[in-house]
Amino acid sequence: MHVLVNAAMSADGKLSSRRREQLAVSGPDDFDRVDELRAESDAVMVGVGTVLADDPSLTVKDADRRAARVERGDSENPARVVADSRIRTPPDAKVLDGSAETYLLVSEAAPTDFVEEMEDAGAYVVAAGEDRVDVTTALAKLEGDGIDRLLVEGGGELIFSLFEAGLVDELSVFVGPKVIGGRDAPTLVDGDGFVEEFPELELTDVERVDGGVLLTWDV
Ligand SMILES: NC(=O)C1=CN([C@@H]2O[C@H](COP(=O)(O)OP(=O)(O)OC[C@H]3O[C@@H](n4cnc5c(N)ncnc54)[C@H](O)[C@@H]3O)[C@@H](O)[C@H]2O)C=CC1
Ligand SMILES: Nc1nc(O)c(N)c(N[C@@H]2O[C@H](COP(=O)(O)O)[C@@H](O)[C@H]2O)n1
Repeated sequence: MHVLVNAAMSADGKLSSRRREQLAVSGPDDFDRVDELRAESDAVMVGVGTVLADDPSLTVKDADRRAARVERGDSENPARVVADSRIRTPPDAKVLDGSAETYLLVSEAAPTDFVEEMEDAGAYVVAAGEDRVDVTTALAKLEGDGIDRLLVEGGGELIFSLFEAGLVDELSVFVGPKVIGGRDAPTLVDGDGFVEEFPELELTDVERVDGGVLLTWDV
């Protein structure tokens, strides 16, 4: 499986403000680039923190791109994947609206009645890990279902776990022309952070986009 992490951060490295509300860091060209990335992916993944903050749909917005997917034998939209250890995804979340397959990655600690509720809402529930989603096992299960190209959009907690598990192959970051600030605002990579064995990146591309810069790295 190829795992690409893509996100947009302010010039000072924040994904959003301390209010953790959805905030457009990208401009139209970057959002269009992300739409193309989604169209090229088998699945798009976020953490439940992002579902609760943004209520994203994670679908391909451009009709021609959806049509091109169908023409090559894929579903209109990539599958959606939410890491949600104890199931905090609301049943009326857009990721459960039926416009794409949705995987909910949960832990063994997820309450059984919530699991049933999510399955009734049409989600495939995949359990991996005791208290928290074990991303290595969960992604291996997704790969077994034919998901070879995974796009991860955030947020910072999930991105840290994927780096910690050594699962990230590529990182693309749009650095937007904004300063957000705030010690409690989410950054690109949060979690506990690294104190040694920092993941090493190799810069593969730099491009000016929307008054900011798009950086692409191999891990
Ligand atoms: N600017 C951008 O490109 C993006 C911004 N965001 C912003 O990021 C913020 C949300 O980010 P976070 O709070 O970091 O939440 P997150 O989206 O990373 O979700 C973290 C949650 O996922 C669950 N989880 C289950 N298994 C996990 C595992 N193994 N590792 C990590 N988490 C696991 C936990 O409940 C955890 O609290 C929001 O403010 C949202 O607007 C989110 C995505 C992209
Ligand atoms: N690339 C990018 N730039 C930003 O400025 C953003 N705020 C995000 N957020 C991500 O996009 C999701 C919204 O998706 P839908 O439009 O609802 O399909 C959001 O949840 C973040 O993952 N991304």
